[in-house]
Amino acid sequence: MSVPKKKLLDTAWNTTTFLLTKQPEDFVDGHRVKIVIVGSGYTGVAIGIAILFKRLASELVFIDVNEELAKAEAEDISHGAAFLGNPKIIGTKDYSLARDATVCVITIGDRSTNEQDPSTLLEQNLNIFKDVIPKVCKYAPNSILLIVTAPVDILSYAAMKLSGFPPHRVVGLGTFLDSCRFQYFIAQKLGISASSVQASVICENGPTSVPIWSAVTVMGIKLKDINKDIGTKADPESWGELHAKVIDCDNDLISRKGYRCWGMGICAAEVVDAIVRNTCICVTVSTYLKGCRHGLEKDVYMSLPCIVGRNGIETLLRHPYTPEEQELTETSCRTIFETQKSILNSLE
Ligand SMILES: NC(=O)c1ccc[n+]([C@@H]2O[C@H](COP(=O)([O-])OP(=O)(O)OC[C@H]3O[C@@H](n4cnc5c(N)ncnc54)[C@H](O)[C@@H]3O)[C@@H](O)[C@H]2O)c1
Repeated sequence: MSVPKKKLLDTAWNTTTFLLTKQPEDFVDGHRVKIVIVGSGYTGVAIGIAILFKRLASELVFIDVNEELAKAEAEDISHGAAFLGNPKIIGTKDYSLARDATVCVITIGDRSTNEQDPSTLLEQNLNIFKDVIPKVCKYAPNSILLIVTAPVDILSYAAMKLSGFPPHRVVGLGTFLDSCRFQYFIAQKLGISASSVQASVICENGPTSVPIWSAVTVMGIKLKDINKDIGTKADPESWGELHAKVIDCDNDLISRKGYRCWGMGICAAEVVDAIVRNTCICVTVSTYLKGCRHGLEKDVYMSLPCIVGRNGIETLLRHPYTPEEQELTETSCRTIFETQKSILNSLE
C-alpha cells in the first residue's frame, strides 16, 4: 500500500497520520505507575534498572542536579526499553516531572567513602535533603518516600519531618541489605542457597546493628537449638564473624571497586515492588519508633521487621527477642538518638 505522492506533500499528511487511525496526542492519558528516582549516580541507576527488570513502572523519572547525567542515563536505558515492557524513561532536573508519582526513591548525596567523617556526611546530605524533599513532596504529595541516602536512619527521620508525611509513608532502606548479606554469608558457610536461610539484622544501619541469632533458621530449624552459643564470644565455630563481615561489607566493596550499588538496587526494587503491588512482604526496613516498645520511647527511625505494602509500612512484627538481643537493640537505638540530637534544632 503506498500513499500518493500528492498526499505526502500535504502538511496534514505524514507517515504517522497515515499509519495510525488515532494520533498519539489524542490518546487518553490513563493509568500509569510512575516511579521517581532522585539521584542518578551509581545507586539511583542500579535501583532504576532493578525496578525496570521487574516491570514495576510504566514511567521512570531520574531527577538529578546534573541534568545531562540524568538524561544520558535515561537515554542509555531507553535503548533497551523494548525488552523492559516499554516503559517511558525520563532524565531531568525538573521536579515537576515527579507529579503524581507512586514512589519517590531518594538516593542523592555524596557517595560515602571509607575516609569520610560521618558527621560531615550527615551535614552535607541533610542540607541537600532540606532543598530536595520539599520539592519532591510538592509534586508527589501522595507518594511513598523510600530513603536510601546514608546515614539512612537519621535522614529518614529528617525526610519525615521535612515532608510532613505521616511516618508510615516514609520508609528507610535501613538494614534490609544487611539482612540479605547476613543471610548470604550464613548460607555460604552452611553450603546451601541463600533463599533456604531466614536471617535478619535490625536496628542501626551501621556498626551497632543487631544480628538476631535466636531467629536464624533453615526450614524452621533454629541454628541456636543446634549450637546454643551461636554468634556469641563462646561460640567454638565463630559464627559471629559473619555479622562483622556484614558491617564491613560497604567499606570492603568501596575499597575494592570504588562504590557499591547492585545489592542495594535489588533490595530497593523489592521494597518498591511491595508498595506498587501491595505484596505485604516482611523485611527489615527503617521505620519511625516513637511510642514503640522496642524504641525506649525514643524519637528515631530504626530498622525492625516490618510489613510493607501499598501504604508503606503497614505494621510491625512483635518479635520475642532474647534479653541480650533486647539490650543490644536498646543500645543501638540510643546511639541513633544521640547522633540525631545534633540535627534536631535545624529541623524545627
Ligand atoms: N546503605 C547502603 O548499603 C548503601 C548502598 C549504596 C548507596 N548508599 C547511599 O546512597 C547514596 C548515593 O550513593 P551513590 O553511590 O549513588 O552516589 P553517587 O555520587 O554516584 O550519586 C549521587 C547523585 O546525587 C546527585 N545529587 C547530589 N546533590 C543533588 C541535589 N541537590 N539534587 C539532585 N541530585 C543531587 C549527584 O549529582 C549524583 O548523581 C549515598 O548516600 C550512599 O551512601 C547506601
